[in-house]
Amino acid sequence: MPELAQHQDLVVTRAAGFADLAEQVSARVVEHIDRVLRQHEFCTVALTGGSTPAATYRSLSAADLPWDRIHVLQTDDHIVADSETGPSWSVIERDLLHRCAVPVANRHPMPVRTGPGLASAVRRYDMQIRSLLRGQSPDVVVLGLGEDGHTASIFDGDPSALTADRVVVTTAPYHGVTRMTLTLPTLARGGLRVVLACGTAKAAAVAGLLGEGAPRTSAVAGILRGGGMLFVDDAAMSVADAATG
Ligand SMILES: O=C1O[C@H](COP(=O)(O)O)[C@@H](O)[C@H](O)[C@H]1O
Repeated sequence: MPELAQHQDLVVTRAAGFADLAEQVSARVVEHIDRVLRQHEFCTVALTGGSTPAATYRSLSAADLPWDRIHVLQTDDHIVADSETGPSWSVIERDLLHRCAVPVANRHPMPVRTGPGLASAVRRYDMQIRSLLRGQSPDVVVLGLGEDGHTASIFDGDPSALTADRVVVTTAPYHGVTRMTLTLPTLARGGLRVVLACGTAKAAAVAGLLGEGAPRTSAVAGILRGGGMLFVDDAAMSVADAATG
């Protein structure tokens, strides 16, 4: 059974392991999508890449949802060579889109291919997503947590994603790779905001987020503030547990 706790202004849900956590996250996302679709024509879902959410996406793909009323976009991705697919979009395709019936027109991969057209492609994409969201934020935002505490592609010391003037931007290179990301204000106003952290590699970042260790990036704290949900497994809580005895 998951353990639920209110920590300051975010909700922490804890499970013993990865698979259990994926089921919990998926159930929460489905519940929220159902609620949105009872009131609106369609629901917008922004998904991250990385290894952590893959099981959640597989579980989500088995849900009995009206997929033609769901739009899938990305929280962030890497800029790649001209012929490649962004690694984060590949995860979303492999673990969700190849397993359920989201129409092609409802799939919104970031235009991450490098080249002279990149800047104008990002501006066009920004306008498309802005129009899709009708000036709002995604109904559902699913994020991971980097070992250094970053979320989406919002990194300490890089102000690119802090602007309120854009929905999507490219970032400064991070470990040599330029990223594309939804901006912090866009993510922070999402309907259901979920951050997943599994494994001991994330334990220091989780402790920092929960205020039990050195402060880490404020982006994830800002996104979760006011009722966002942090889903963790026991391993990711090991440093926070040790700090609180
Ligand atoms: O660099 C990134 O990593 C995080 C975490 O990835 P994971 O493989 O450990 O789950 C990811 O959420 C983020 O989008 C990406 O920028």
